[in-house]
Amino acid sequence: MNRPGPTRTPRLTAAPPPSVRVRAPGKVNLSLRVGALDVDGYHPLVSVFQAVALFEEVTATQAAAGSGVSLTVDGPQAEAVPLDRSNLAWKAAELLAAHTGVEPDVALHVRKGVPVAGGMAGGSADAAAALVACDALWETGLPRPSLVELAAALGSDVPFCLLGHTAVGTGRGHLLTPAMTRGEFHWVFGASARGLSTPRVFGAFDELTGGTAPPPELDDDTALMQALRAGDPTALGAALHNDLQDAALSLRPDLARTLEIAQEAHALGAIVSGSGPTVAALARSRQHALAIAATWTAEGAADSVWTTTGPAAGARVVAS
Ligand SMILES: C[C@](O)(CO)[C@H](O)COP(=O)(O)OP(=O)(O)OC[C@H]1O[C@@H](n2ccc(N)nc2=O)[C@H](O)[C@@H]1O
Ligand SMILES: Nc1ncnc2c1ncn2[C@@H]1O[C@H](COP(=O)(O)OP(=O)(O)OP(=O)(O)O)[C@@H](O)[C@H]1O
Repeated sequence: MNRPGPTRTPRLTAAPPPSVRVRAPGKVNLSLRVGALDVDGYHPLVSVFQAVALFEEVTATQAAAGSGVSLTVDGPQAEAVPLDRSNLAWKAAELLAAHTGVEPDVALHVRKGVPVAGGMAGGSADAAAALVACDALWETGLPRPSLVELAAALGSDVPFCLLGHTAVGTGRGHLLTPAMTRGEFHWVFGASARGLSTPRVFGAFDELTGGTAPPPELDDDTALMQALRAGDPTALGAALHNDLQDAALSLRPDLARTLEIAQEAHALGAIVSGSGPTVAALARSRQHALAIAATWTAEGAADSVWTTTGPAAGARVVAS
């Protein structure tokens, strides 16, 4: 006998609010050449940036009218990241809204994947990702050059986090020309629990150079550009350069040992990444990168180690 089954009342579920998730990469400066402090408070740079496959993820979800911006953060070192409007992702959402006349009603969620305050542009990647995410969410249709201009207003490294891959930066580091590269490079990063302030490192650079650093020249990176075009990691390792390294070492002398250990582990090259304190080592292969990471860990030379590859793509939508 067929009994009637339980009757089902259709459940009325509200559609989830629109949401866009964007991923943006951290960076290493393969070369960073710094001139003397300019009247605008910035140093002229010539830098060859490479984006690496350590990503920040920003999810922008439409919030109720009038609720403004809100922010949550998770992932490694999330507790070191500000949760107020000083956060670069928050600033990016507000700047885009002000520029396009949209109400900035958005819930931002940041998932950290790049060491914080480590000279790898983690905060800048959040800004780039938030710009792209809110632009897509709000359907502002902003032309790319305007997005790049907003990125530069948020920070010197933000335009590169939008672009990704490998590029030469001039000006404050914000004027970019894509560079030709071949193949994939294996990186290992040794990060510190204690970050370094970027302005402090530039200040130490001014003290060390007495404010007389010559204007930076891309001509000094001919061997590096050739190594990138050839996809030659050995030549690239030999050509890595960072004018801020001595300044970072003056504030964090312990980094000298981290660099030395990488060399002892036969890294193809090792430098302080950007303003530090993260140390970047170029390896021959993934196995070699893991071996350098293991040596750093065994010697207590880094608080965390991250192996990855470069180049990586710039900020892009991964889900909506
Ligand atoms: C060290 C690098 O990461 C190398 O790519 C960047 O130059 C730093 O880029 P960023 O963190 O985006 O820096 P910004 O937010 O633009 O600037 C922070 C501070 O760093 C100093 N700064 C930054 C860039 C530059 N070309 N010259 C500077 O002197 C200034 O004191 C500035 O007030
Ligand atoms: N979204 C963010 N993520 C991390 N830090 C942020 C963010 N927004 C603001 N900050 C502040 O910026 C400081 C620098 O953070 P970030 O991780 O970008 O440093 P960085 O990698 O040294 O930057 P860069 O390489 O661009 O100089 C942090 O100490 C933090 O107080």
